[in-house]
This record gives sequence, structure tokens and C-alpha cells, in this order.
Amino acid sequence: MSDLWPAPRPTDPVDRVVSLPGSKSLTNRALVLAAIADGPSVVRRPLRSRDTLLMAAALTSLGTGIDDIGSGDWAVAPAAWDRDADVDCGLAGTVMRFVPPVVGLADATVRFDGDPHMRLRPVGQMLTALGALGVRVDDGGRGALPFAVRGTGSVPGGTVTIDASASSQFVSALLLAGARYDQGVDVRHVGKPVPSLPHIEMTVQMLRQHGVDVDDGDANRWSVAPGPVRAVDHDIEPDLSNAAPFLALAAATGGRVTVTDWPAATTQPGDELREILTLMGCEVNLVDGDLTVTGPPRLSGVDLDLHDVGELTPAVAALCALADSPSHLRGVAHIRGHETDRITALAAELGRLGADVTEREDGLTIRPATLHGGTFRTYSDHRMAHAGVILGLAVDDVLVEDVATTAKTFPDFASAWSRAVHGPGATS
Ligand SMILES: O=C(O)C1=C[C@@H](OP(=O)(O)O)[C@@H](O)[C@H](O)C1
Ligand SMILES: C=C(OP(=O)(O)O)C(=O)O
Repeated sequence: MSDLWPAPRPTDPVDRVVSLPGSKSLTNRALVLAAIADGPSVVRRPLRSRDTLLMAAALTSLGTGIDDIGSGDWAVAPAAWDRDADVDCGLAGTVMRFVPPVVGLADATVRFDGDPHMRLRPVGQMLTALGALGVRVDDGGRGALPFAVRGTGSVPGGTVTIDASASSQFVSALLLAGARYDQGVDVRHVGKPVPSLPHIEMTVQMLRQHGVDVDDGDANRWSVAPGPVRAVDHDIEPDLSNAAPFLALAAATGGRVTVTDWPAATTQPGDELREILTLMGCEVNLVDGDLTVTGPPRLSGVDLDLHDVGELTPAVAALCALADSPSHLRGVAHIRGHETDRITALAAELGRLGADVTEREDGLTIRPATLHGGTFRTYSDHRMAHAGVILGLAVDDVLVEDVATTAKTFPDFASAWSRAVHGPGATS
């Protein structure tokens, strides 16, 4: 496949049913919790993509057993962690942030590094907090990759204050490991508001499923009592953030797309797509686990604070560029620290195809304009690729750079996308 992928453009409004791979966020939490649990367990229908395979590799390099048991499920067997290891974080925030706190429980030195851009993604505040909880971290004073965690087999834990305004994953990471620390953890956030709060709720909910006592009754404070993490099997929901381009296919073409197995209740931020697409003029119906979106003749622009659901910004911004009234996307300064600086990247790439975009510190203003074909750069960011293919639905000759970068959270996305756009017989 060429590095520049011609984005498929439908000739007629589509009518499709799509089944999506599992959630990255749920899979990587399930793996970490299974690895520190008090017995073996099964992760059913896990996502198998770059981010989750990196997580599985990190945990197995420590000594955890993770085995295929047919139908794509993983059996996870916790084991004593007593060997030194090297962990490749790739570009996975969940690996760089969730693994160091559990390595404090290992009797081993574990070195972490990742893709070149990963060295620029924020982690320093979390490493400092880990140090305050009694975990030795050597980062050469950089507050970034590469760093080493020197585990001693146990962690004192206790109360810690952290500025988690750069990433909710700092809090999730400390909570996931916290029950296994001698005093548990009491995490207090100070600073600008923590983004992506649904992802912290996801962490708290999963900890409770594992029998862990979590107090999240006060704003900006999460307290995890010390105790065992019970072994629990997990059924992984489909990745609702990765539903964004497929639902956008209906929205942008005036067609209809049904995503199967949509959970009735979920902590995944992608569930917010139902509200966002309704505001843009789509008809949205959730019936018996099937979410059906029907696109309008013309999309409306939206004024949205995406602070809680920042990972949806690239797909939403692409749809806004196809709308016939202005949009304001706000509250997402933190996505400058994602796989790329997504605000600058979206302004540059939507603009390159003719969109009228103003970049602001915490978001984008997008006004109606006539778009044209060209190269859409993706900066190794799976969700930038999603934005590119969405534009390609409505604009001739859009070439998406490195569509394979979608493998971070979606195996073989290009094939799935071609089938969704052109029908089951299509090839990428
Ligand atoms: O905990 C998680 O699984 C995630 C939390 C969010 O991170 P930020 O809080 O850094 O935005 C989200 O954007 C990311 O895709 C996944
Ligand atoms: C921000 C994201 O990923 P990560 O888990 O690497 O932070 C994302 O998937 O949009």
C-alpha cells in the first residue's frame, strides 16, 4: 500500500452495519488489573492493536502470563515480578503512564522508552508523584522518557498531590496500582481542571469491579484503600471512540450506519457521540444494542466544550469542516500533548484542504468553506487519519498519509473503512 492512501468516497448515501474491535482503554486497564490480581482471569474480546499488544508485552516482560485461549480471548496469570525488563511504550499513553506505578511492586529495575514523539508527551508530574509515594524513578531530571523505575517489591503509598491537568492518565495510573501499596493512595489534584474525567470514572468503576474500595466523593480527590485486587473476568466493549469515523460516514453522506453491541451504559467517552451527532443534525437511535445514525441533508456546525472527551476532537473537527455553519471546539488545550499536537495538526491539515480554520490555545474555530483534494498529513496519529478519511467522504482526491498509523487502536482499519464506504466486497 502506498504511503499516500486515496480516501474512499462513496457514490451514493451508504447503508451499513458495522462491528467494531474492542476498546483500547478498557483492554489496557483490564490487563493491568488482571496482572496485579490475586488469581488468574480472562479478558474476553480484547482489542489486539499496537497499544494493547505493547501493554501485553510490557506485562509479560515482567513475568505475567498472557495466553491466547481461542476466539481471541486472553487468559492472564499473575506472577511474581522479579526480573529486570525493557518496556517499549510505542506511542501509547496508557503504557507509559499505567505501567510504572505497578513496576514499583516488582523486585526489579525496568527501563521505559518509546517512539521519538513519546519522549515529548507529558509524564513528569506523574513520575514526581510516584517518587513521593515511595517508588524510585531515575529520569535524569528530564521528567520524560527514557526513564527507569527501580522496584523494591513493595510501595509505602499514602497521600500525594499532583497537577493532572495535562492528562487524566496520571490519576488513573496511580489509582490502578494504589490498592497494592501498603497504605493505598489518596490522590489530590491541584491546577487547571483535569481533562477526560470519564476515563477516571472508568478506572474507578473497574477497580470496584475488582473489589477495591475507592472513595471519589470529593471533587479532585480519589482515595484507594489498601487491599487485594480480586481476579475478575472482563468482557471488553467495542471502542466507541473508534466508532467516530464510522458514524461520521452516515453523518457526512446523508446515509445510515448501525454500530452493533453499543453498550446501554458505559464510561467510554465515545458514548458522547450520540449527543454530538444529534447537535449536528443527525438522527440517532439506540435500540437493543444497535446504535443507528442517519445523516441529515446538510450538517450543522456546533459550539462544544470537548474537555471531557478530547480524543473525539479530530473526527468532530473533520465533520465541522463539512458543516454549513461555523463551529467552535473548546476546552481541549491538553490534546496538544496527545499523539501529536492535535490542535496545530488539525488547523494545518484541514486548512491545507481549503477549510477556514482558526487555531486557538484551547481549540479550533471552523467556518464553512469550499474544500479541495490534496494530501492530509497524519503525524503518526491514528485519529488524524480518521479525520482525513472523513474529509475524503465528501471531497474528491484526498490522499491520507500513512493510514497504517491507525493500527495503534484499530487492526486493519483501511480494509474495514473501504468495506464500510464501498460495501462488503471492497478491498483497501
Ligand atoms: O485513560 C485512558 O484510557 C485515556 C485517557 C485520555 O487521556 P488524556 O486524559 O491524556 O486526554 C484519552 O484521551 C486517551 O485516549 C485514553
Ligand atoms: C490520546 C490518545 O491515546 P493515548 O492512550 O496514547 O493517550 C488517543 O487514543 O486519542
